[in-house]
Amino acid sequence: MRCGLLGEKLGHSYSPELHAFFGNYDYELFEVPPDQLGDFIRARDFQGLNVTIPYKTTMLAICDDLTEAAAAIGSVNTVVKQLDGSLLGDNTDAAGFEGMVWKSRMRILGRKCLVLGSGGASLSVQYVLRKLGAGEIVVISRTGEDNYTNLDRHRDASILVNTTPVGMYPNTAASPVDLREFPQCEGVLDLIYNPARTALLQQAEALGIPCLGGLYMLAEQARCAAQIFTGEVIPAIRTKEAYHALSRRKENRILIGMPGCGKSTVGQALAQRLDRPFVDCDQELERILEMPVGEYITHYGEEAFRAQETALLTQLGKASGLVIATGGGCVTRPENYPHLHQNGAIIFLERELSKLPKKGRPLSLRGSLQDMYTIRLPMYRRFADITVANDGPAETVAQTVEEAYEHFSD
Ligand SMILES: Nc1ncnc2c1ncn2[C@@H]1O[C@H](COP(=O)(O)OP(=O)(O)O)[C@@H](O)[C@H]1O
Ligand SMILES: O=C(O)C1=C[C@@H](OP(=O)(O)O)[C@@H](O)[C@H](O)C1
Ligand SMILES: [Mg+2]
Repeated sequence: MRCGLLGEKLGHSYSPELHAFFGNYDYELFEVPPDQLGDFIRARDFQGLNVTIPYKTTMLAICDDLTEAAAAIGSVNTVVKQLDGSLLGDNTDAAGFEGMVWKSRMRILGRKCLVLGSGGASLSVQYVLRKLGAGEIVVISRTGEDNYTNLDRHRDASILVNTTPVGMYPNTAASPVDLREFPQCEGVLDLIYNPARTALLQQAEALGIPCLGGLYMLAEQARCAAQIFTGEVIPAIRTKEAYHALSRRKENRILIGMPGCGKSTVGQALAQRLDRPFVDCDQELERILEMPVGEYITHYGEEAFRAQETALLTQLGKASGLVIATGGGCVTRPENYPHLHQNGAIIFLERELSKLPKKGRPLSLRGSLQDMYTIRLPMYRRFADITVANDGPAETVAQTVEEAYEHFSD
């Protein structure tokens, strides 16, 4: 059986991995420009399709038949070729979003909900919010009556749902709104799944507002589509399993800690254990700067080095599935945190100060390590999700890191 994802640009898609988890069929990426969509559909060289930007409403008109849900929502994200070759358009985004709401445990009943964006995904979200009894649903779009210049009309919103691509990889610094404008906000749902924690979600976290990213919705809509493709029941627990497996696979493991505490050594062992790429920030910087980092700091000063380090972390933090050993001082710049946190679990590696080598580390040689530790400890703790002692063989410590991560990841 030949299935796949139809869209205009698909580079970032996690769908092939998800469908491999749910079913035993080929799942390809069909990147089709608008002027070739007609030919692609006429050729009918597929059994099942998922549909993404910008074709969710286009397919509504193209399909020969529509399910009740697809017709009511006005958006098609799943298509099956029927026995006579005709196309049946369905919608599993709504089921996906509903699953995401249950997972988030947010209460929709009677709440004023702000939906950012007015595309195909927004239609599915609105449908579900109506179904769950939202008090009021306001759609914010760039050109509509309610737009980003008059958001102050909706300061009383309780739930915010982002259906726009603002904040999506690779432009991860962007956020569609400033949550401080919504003092009554009690929940933020972002349909974006790459990065796992968008700038919007990170602001929600910082303000103590419950929030959830789009990976769970992606997994649930994929399970529902896989049921339609295969005609078999796939239990809902499989969504949870796929979500956990994929978020663990994608999440970077990022080591922080005092200079010489073993980040590079344990990081390498961890990467080997997880069979994933390892990136050592200091080594990357040495490649970029064309000299040892110690030499760079001695020549150009710590500030210049920190700027180079932040520039690297801005890029590196966007990646997925890596083990990253940072330089010991990256925590001294608070702006490095969102870069590391967006896609990563941050592990603070602790090692007895007397065991830390100082050679080639000008900042360690400058004063006492105890003084540095006193200043930095609160910074390491602020960044850290997990703390692990580096007090055994590197392979054993790497195992302990991964065990701690198992408890930490949800
Ligand atoms: N668990 C460990 N067992 C033995 N030696 C270690 C261990 N962790 C680190 N080391 C040693 O400590 C030194 C500093 O480690 P390194 O990984 O370079 O630290 P960092 O990257 O944090 O600066 C290296 O010589 C390394 O071999
Ligand atoms: O702690 C620090 O300020 C530094 C630590 C070093 O990395 P390691 O932690 O790998 O030694 C390196 O980035 C640079 O010398 C600055
Ligand atoms: Mg190192």
